[in-house]
Amino acid sequence: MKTLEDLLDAADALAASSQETPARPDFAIPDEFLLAKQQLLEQKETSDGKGTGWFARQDIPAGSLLMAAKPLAMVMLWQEEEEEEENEPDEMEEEDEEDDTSMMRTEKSTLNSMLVVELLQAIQKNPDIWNNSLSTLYPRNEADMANLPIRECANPKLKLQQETLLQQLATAQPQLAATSDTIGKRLPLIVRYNVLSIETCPELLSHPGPGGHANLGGAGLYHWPSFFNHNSERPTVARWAIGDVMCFVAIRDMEAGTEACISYLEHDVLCESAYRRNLLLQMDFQEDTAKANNTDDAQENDEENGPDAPVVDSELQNELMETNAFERLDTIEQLLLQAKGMPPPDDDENDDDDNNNNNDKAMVVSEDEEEESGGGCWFQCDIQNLNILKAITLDGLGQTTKALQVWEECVEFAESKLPPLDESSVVVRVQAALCALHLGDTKTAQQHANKALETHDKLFLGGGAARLRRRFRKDLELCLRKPNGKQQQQQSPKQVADILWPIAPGR
Ligand SMILES: C[S@@+](CC[C@H](N)C(=O)[O-])C[C@H]1O[C@@H](n2cnc3c(N)ncnc32)[C@H](O)[C@@H]1O
Repeated sequence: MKTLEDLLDAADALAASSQETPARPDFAIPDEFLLAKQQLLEQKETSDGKGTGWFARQDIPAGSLLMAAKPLAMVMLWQEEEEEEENEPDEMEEEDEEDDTSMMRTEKSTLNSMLVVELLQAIQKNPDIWNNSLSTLYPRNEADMANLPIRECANPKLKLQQETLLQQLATAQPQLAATSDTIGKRLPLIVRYNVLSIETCPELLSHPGPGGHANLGGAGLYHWPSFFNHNSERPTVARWAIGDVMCFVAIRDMEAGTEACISYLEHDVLCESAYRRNLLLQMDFQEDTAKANNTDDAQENDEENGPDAPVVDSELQNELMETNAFERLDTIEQLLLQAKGMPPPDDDENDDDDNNNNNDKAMVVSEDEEEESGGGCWFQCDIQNLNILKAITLDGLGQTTKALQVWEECVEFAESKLPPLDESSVVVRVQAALCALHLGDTKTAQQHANKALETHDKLFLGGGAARLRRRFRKDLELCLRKPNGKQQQQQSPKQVADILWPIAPGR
């Protein structure tokens, strides 16, 4: 592999190879990334009790590639789903009554337990994986382990597999015989506190539904990236993956000596209160609890009554996208009210509504979400995700002026509430540009297109318009917008792209 584009081609081929269950990606790191200067960070002990972390060796400009890495082990989401189907997770959860005072906990994450199995198999083949990589990760010693409950696998089949592999390890690798007990205790904790989700970057992010690279998703354990600490107030590093290759890029200028931190939480929940972030952050440390307790009473009530996690997930998005566009728009408006903690429209008004719009809404948010959401405000990213669906729907219905307004609201959220250089701002800018162009407002279209390209270039390591067009190929091909009065005939995706993101001759 030479370039990021080669990596995208490999991801496309793998995602298309099997709709549901593609093989685990095992891509080479492109030469382009290896050639990039990657000696920008050094490992040091932090001064604020976070343990070891990565620090800038020199001044680093935003948009620099800091690290490109492959995992020591990866498990795909479809593998986890298969495992859970076979092992009836409901029964497992019933068994899982924990005593808070005990130093033993069950590991509920099937994915984490599967990763432990994968890693034990890898160590069995090559003990250096333990000696040189895994054993260097947190928790490293008795002091680190002292306050962490031992994690015992909740899935009986995986637990047996782990025990068998540990016994075999003692005989297959005699030099590890003395440490196999330690490995048995530490490895589940190493996985728990260092695991990273892996999602291939987001063509069609703004258009949920089948297609895209969702089936390449999973989680993995990486060696050097495991030393990034968490910062939710001001992360300096963002990460993205294509297949199993993960890249870490500076999203702010960093002065020499400053710590390079990622966020362990999705960027779109970082604008929430510390109370809410703590609910999501299931780690051995908490966000600044002083700040978490510093919310006013009204906000606290609202949040306590509200959901513990974002409600608008990909399942709900897909379900909404399957409904008729007019009904969908109506449902989205109702969900937006609910998300903002406002009362739903008067039921009487809808009592004799033959269109069953309310029934559709009930179908979409009835069961789990309704229960989860209580009555308080949802997460701000729920409103963003509903707005994205609203913009797509308005766009598809030919209400392009309104659609542009909503896309621009989405841009405002992405650029004022999320850390800088967020990929979602590129996605919504691209749609705003396409919408404005369709309306004949070339100036606005070009402004959005230029801003999208500027952010894209920094986050995805250059490549200019050609790279943006490659990554957004499917979004551009969708041709959502029908010809309007101002256009004699539909412009092809290439014609549109040539206007907004022209490629210099010879590239
Ligand atoms: C992925 S490791 C990061 C590297 C780790 N500091 C080390 O020494 O290897 C995650 C662990 O680092 C510590 N950590 C990371 N971010 C932290 C933060 N913001 N506050 C306190 N501890 C943090 C926690 O112990 C966490 O489980």
